[in-house]
Amino acid sequence: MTASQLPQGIFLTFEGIDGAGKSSHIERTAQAFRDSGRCVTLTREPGGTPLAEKLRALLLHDAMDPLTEALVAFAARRDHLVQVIEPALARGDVVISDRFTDATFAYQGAGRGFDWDKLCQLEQLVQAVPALEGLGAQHPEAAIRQPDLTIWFDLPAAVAAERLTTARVPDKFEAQPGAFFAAVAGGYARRAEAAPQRFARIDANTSREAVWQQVADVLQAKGWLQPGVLA
Ligand SMILES: Nc1ncnc2c1ncn2[C@@H]1O[C@H](COP(=O)(O)OP(=O)(O)OP(=O)(O)O)[C@@H](O)[C@H]1O
Ligand SMILES: Cc1cn([C@H]2C[C@H](O)[C@@H](COP(=O)(O)O)O2)c(=O)[nH]c1=O
Repeated sequence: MTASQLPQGIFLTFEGIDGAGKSSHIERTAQAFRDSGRCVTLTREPGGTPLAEKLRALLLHDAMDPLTEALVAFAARRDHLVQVIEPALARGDVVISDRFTDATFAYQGAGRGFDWDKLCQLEQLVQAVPALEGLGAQHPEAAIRQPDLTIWFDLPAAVAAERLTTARVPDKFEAQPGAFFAAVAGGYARRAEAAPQRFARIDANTSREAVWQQVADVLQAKGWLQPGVLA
């Protein structure tokens, strides 16, 4: 297959506070794309490369100040972009990432209170990639790599906390109080408001099947998947 015959890559991210219920829907989305004949790169942040997974362990378990947290998250992201996301998009894969930059704005920005504008600067620096060079002059929004679509699982912090009590031993973030997650949820809402064309809000405070129906509707409305593979 020549480069011009390759399908266009799709970059899809899932976001939400801890316990919002993303996991099973990410797997189901990946399977639906595979069933439609697409190659899928399924990945996560922080993580997705050996180096970024080491940084993930530090971010999730070691105490550090908010700037350090932001830098660690963006360092992991840069490696992930260069090593995994950009090559997969260039191959025409559907890249599905469990979290991306919106999480840094939500957790380090809204949750920890780190300066939003400085996060914007780091985003511009880290997500500039050769494949998009030159596009920014006419379309500033196209100057950096951003997801084509972000599926945001919106769930009240109290409901997420209830779901997580029986789920697992908490990491550094999961151990935070409800007020932290209420702030994080506000951070996601702020990001969604700033980029409504990129975000699809899912009401996650309902049954798994009703949540899946919303996800399926979004993917179908994009024209990426047909009802047959979304059942
Ligand atoms: N719609 C739902 N109703 C009730 N419980 C749910 C629902 N969806 C998921 N759960 C349960 O809530 C818990 C958290 O779900 P899950 O691990 O999928 O969330 P997550 O968004 O992937 O969280 P994290 O980002 O922290 O990994 C799990 O125990 C899961 O079984
Ligand atoms: C990308 C990113 C993530 N986080 C936080 C959010 C979660 O609490 C953990 C990741 O755990 P999950 O089980 O994979 O959801 O890390 C963050 O604080 N900053 C980030 O940029």
